[in-house]
Amino acid sequence: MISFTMSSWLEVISMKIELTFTVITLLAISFAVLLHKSRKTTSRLPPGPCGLPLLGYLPFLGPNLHLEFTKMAKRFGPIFKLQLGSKTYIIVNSSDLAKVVVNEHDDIFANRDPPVAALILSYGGKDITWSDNNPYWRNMRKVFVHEVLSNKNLEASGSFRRAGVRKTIKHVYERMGTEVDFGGIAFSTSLTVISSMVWGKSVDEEEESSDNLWDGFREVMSGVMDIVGEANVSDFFPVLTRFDLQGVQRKMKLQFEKFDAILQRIIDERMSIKPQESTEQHGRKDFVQILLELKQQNTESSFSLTQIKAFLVDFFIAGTDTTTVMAEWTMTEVLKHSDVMKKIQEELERVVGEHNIVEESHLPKLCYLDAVIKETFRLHPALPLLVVRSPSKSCTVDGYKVPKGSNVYLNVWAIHRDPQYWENPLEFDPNRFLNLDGTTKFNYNGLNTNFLAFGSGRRRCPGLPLGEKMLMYLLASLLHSFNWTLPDEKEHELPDKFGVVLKKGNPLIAIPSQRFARNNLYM
Ligand code: HEM
Repeated sequence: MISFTMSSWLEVISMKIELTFTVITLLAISFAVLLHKSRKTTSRLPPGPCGLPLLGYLPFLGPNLHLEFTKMAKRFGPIFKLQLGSKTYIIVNSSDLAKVVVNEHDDIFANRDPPVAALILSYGGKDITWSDNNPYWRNMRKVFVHEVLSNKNLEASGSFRRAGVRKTIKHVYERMGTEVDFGGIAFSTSLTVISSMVWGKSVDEEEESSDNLWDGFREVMSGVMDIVGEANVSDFFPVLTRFDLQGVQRKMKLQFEKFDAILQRIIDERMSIKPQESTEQHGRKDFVQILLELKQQNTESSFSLTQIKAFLVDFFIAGTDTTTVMAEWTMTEVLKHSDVMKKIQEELERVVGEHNIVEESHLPKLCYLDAVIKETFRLHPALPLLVVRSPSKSCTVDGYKVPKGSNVYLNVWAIHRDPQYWENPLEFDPNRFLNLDGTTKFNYNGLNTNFLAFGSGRRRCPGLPLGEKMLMYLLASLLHSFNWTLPDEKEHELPDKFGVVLKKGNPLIAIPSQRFARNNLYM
């Protein structure tokens, strides 16, 4: 009995030892696997091309970054790394990985790394576009979305958009049969609409009525966009910023001073009017007034004067050029495909009729036009790499380390042309955005990362409701009122020019002609 007990004990002890050994072995293996995995995920940077010491890949990069990056994605895969000067760039080229960045790790990838020129223009990054993901930025965005561009305000400012678009129709009517610069028309309309929404008067009214402060407002606007789009060596080697080797900062400061003087003038004028008078005059509060009221409140969300100006810079810069290029690209595709123009005009006749003018209330029924605009966004996204993001801490994407403070681009150009998500991706086919019942597929909210026209996540474009409305209203009105032809077959070529926004390489010149006999539709 004793011997049985002894042997049982020995057995138990040896089993225990075996078990402990097995557990230790298993733990050691799991630890080794984890260590290997964690090493693999936290220290391995994405693949990418080699470059020169100090300069990295900078000397080999051409000007059309969206095309260069798309070509490199074919070689290095859906995520790759570039060393440009002293900065590390990570380029994300697939919808699946974009989802990881803007859904899974949206909070981490929500900082910015502003170019030097943009910092000058935004009062040192005090605007929405270039602020980091912090309480200051969250407050600005909240005010933008819930106060300035609230549904109520958007509806109430419809009369300004109507006045701006009608003015354009009259302007084009007077130029029928001649060659017109379509982008120029779209830019003037957006600027008129935005300026009247911002402070109750359009730029044209100001130009007609006041001193030379307004002269050149348009030039300042397009000047600053060109400067922000210029490659600046200081952006790749921040230590060189103070030498301003290419004079980019000097040029920007000159334009900025003019811009600032105009904004200060707008604010001074508004402060001299009693708020009630202004509301009575326009039937609603304009944006400057809303911001000034916030300035006077002593709350968490009250605004400083600089903040108001930075806010207005965003409104003008982010709102006009994007709408202009998209109107121009859409019209270019429509002119290239005569069957598409015919279908849009048939829809307009059905929804609007021959004896009416287009109103914003018609827009939700113009599904085919909506599909045409979406297809244009797919092939010619206004911001083909969105706006650069910078992770607030190191993070893992697809098993690779994306270092804290690096510059991350989402290559929307490549995603929108990826055959994995889009059948015959290079073909212009608006029908891909139509359901069988004629309604449109996809929206602009960026939840489906196959289509990122306005970005996605917490940095998504906050001007989306206004941009979408302005673009569709302008195009519907111009296509309802006029037939358009090209003076030159060369216009069918579609080269693009990379910059802050993706412009047409050559401006679209087109000839309008009258569609309806009743002249009062053009007044
Ligand atoms: C067709 C018109 C427009 C297009 C295509 C467009 C597109 C975009 C895109 C792609 C972004 C970057 C999103 C990202 O980084 O994920 C953006 C940001 C922004 N847009 Fe727009 N936009 C348009 C109109 C407007 C308008 C009308 C306004 C203002 C009135 C506006 C204000 C802004 C601002 C302030 C940001 C920066 C947001 C942030 O960083 O938090 N946009 N836009």
